[in-house]
Amino acid sequence: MLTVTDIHTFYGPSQALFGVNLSVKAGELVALMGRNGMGKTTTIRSIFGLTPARSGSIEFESRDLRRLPAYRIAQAGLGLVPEGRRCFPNLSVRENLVVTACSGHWSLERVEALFPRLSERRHQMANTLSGGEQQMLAIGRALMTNPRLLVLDEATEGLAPVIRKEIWSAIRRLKQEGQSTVIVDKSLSELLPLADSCVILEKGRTAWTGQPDALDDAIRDRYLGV
Ligand SMILES: Nc1ncnc2c1ncn2[C@@H]1O[C@H](COP(=O)(O)OP(=O)(O)OP(=O)(O)O)[C@@H](O)[C@H]1O
Repeated sequence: MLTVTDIHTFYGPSQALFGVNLSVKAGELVALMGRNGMGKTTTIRSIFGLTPARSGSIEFESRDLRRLPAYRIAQAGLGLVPEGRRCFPNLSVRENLVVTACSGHWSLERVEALFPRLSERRHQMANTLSGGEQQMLAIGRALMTNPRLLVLDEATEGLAPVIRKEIWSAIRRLKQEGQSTVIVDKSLSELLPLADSCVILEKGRTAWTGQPDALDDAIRDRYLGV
């Protein structure tokens, strides 16, 4: 479904990616891992055309994403929940959900059933939600675009345990429903049981790719420092 091959990405003169490879098959959940600053967010920004890769290739369902501007990449069927959740603060919960919606499996009813808190707060302004509720809203809004590939960057970072639990249980539901997903997240105990494959970045390169059960202590020590 998605094949990223040997991408190199720069912020102005400073190079952040030096050869990232990553692939996602339909229905898979891929864990994108690595210590802080190793290039996970930059990889995601490259895929979405926000910081375009300078070389390499990014193919999504046989289309070359590197040739498309960012807004066309979203239209091509990719949905992003960026780091630091970005909702429209002065729109209500329901307005946030419908404003960028596309028809498909994920309707308002289905998203509100996945996150009952959003249903309870449907008329509340997004900026009055708690951080965790805003994160749910960001995920719900991305789902409402009915992406064939959903990408979550640190969706549970800094949230209360009860909210994290709700978000992980929603992610489990998405996986059961066959949603293809790429996840960056530090809680490996939640992420690894759900992952079909793991991609570990080190210093802007793909350093290791494999199934979660092959991720032994030596690899964890070396690349993840846990
Ligand atoms: N806007 C920017 N301008 C210049 N350099 C940047 C910018 N954003 C990130 N970088 C650099 O690119 C490299 C990769 O950063 P990136 O944010 O992709 O890592 P990450 O693995 O997502 O880390 P984290 O887990 O801390 O979010 C780092 O060296 C970082 O300092």
